[in-house]
Amino acid sequence: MTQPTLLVVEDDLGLREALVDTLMLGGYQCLEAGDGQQALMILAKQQPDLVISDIQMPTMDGVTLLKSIRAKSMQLPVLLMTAYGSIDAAVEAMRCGATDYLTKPFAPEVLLHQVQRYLQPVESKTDQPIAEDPASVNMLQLAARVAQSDASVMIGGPSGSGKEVLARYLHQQSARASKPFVAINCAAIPENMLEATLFGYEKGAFTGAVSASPGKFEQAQGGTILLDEITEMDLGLQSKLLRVLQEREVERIGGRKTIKLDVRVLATSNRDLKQAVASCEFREDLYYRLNVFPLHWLPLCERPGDIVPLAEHLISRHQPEGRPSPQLSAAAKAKLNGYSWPGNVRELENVVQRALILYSGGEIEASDLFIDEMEVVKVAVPMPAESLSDSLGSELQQQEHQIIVDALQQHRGSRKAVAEQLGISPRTLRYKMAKMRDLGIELPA
Ligand SMILES: Nc1ncnc2c1ncn2[C@@H]1O[C@H](COP(=O)(O)OP(=O)(O)OP(=O)(O)O)[C@@H](O)[C@H]1O
Repeated sequence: MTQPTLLVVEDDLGLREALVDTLMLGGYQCLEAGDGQQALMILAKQQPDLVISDIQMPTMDGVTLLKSIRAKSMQLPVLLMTAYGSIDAAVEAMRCGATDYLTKPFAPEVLLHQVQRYLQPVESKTDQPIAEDPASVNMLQLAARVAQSDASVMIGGPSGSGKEVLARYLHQQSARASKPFVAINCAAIPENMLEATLFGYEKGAFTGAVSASPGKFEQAQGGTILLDEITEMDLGLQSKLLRVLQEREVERIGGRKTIKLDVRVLATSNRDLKQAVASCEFREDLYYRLNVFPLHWLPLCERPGDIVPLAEHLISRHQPEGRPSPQLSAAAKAKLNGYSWPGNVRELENVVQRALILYSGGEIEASDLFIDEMEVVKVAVPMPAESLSDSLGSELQQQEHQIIVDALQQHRGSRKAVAEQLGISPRTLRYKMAKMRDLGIELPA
């Protein structure tokens, strides 16, 4: 099977090389361009599976490139990289038809995670969720049976526990496996663009809608849509979503035609949904419609039988092709089993990736597993060593992380009080906290 190919468009050579190295280690092939014009020349001859482009570049910027791509193809996924704090640029990018965006600076794991949403690397295409603990085995057996039906499934579990992996598994095990699987992260899309992204829009429906665009529901026709972090959707949009699910048809914004839908709906949330319903943040009727079949991952520490098998699986996934996968020494296994994994499987994956860089000889030793050290740096809020962006941006981000951690400690974890103190919406706070967890930063409960 050939590896998926990405076109990386970035004028900063150092950053471009770092992006390409990360993506190649992640199992992708890369083409490279220094600006939009070079990218269009490459696109005239070759057909990558995804484009990832900076916005600010000389000669031709990322938004102009995006518009040229969209004029020819609605299907090619385009991820744009926006400067830290530049919400306007992110909104503009989504309006012009970007599939998603990444805010700089970001850590390599965040880049790979984002790309994987739209393009599975070859080695994980046939990935089955690893489940060896009795609790996980039972849950996966149930999932395999639920996959055969068309029921909506609500997947719960803490951040990084494997909800998206389970959603892909449900799709792969279903009769829809050969049709599209479209994932959308409701927390990552700016609030005012989520409706247009989900339902699509006609040309001229709002300022900036330069051409018509199908929504994610239409793109998932015949297949499955995953509404990730569904509880982050505002109440107004929740009622529109409910109507689409009930009537099984969608109308693009500014359009008059209804489009019949044949799409299976999966949703995830790492919040307690019943509590979200009780506090009127989530519509009860939508809850029942989506929760036809609930499936739930336990936190990793409550399914200890999964820890070592997952570590072994992640070792072989991340070991560069052609090199034999190292074994875990007995002491290394004991160290993995003795840790509480607040960041769940994603944290384990970070530890494994670091160990693969550090180990020498045929085995991964306990000393190659940077678990305790990570715990120590978590308190001081680290600047990610792998940060791909300039140091000023990283410094600002680090300060923001520290302010959030301090405020959470001061308010004993009350999200509401922290959001009020910092003058941001609870939704924005949750999004920032999720990003911090992705970077391995432990947050006060
Ligand atoms: N059971 C599993 N088998 C194999 N890989 C797994 C499993 N669970 C998680 N992973 C890996 O761990 C990482 C995190 O998983 P995933 O993105 O599915 O978590 P999530 O619960 O959706 O996270 P979030 O709440 O932050 O969106 C991914 O790289 C995924 O491939």
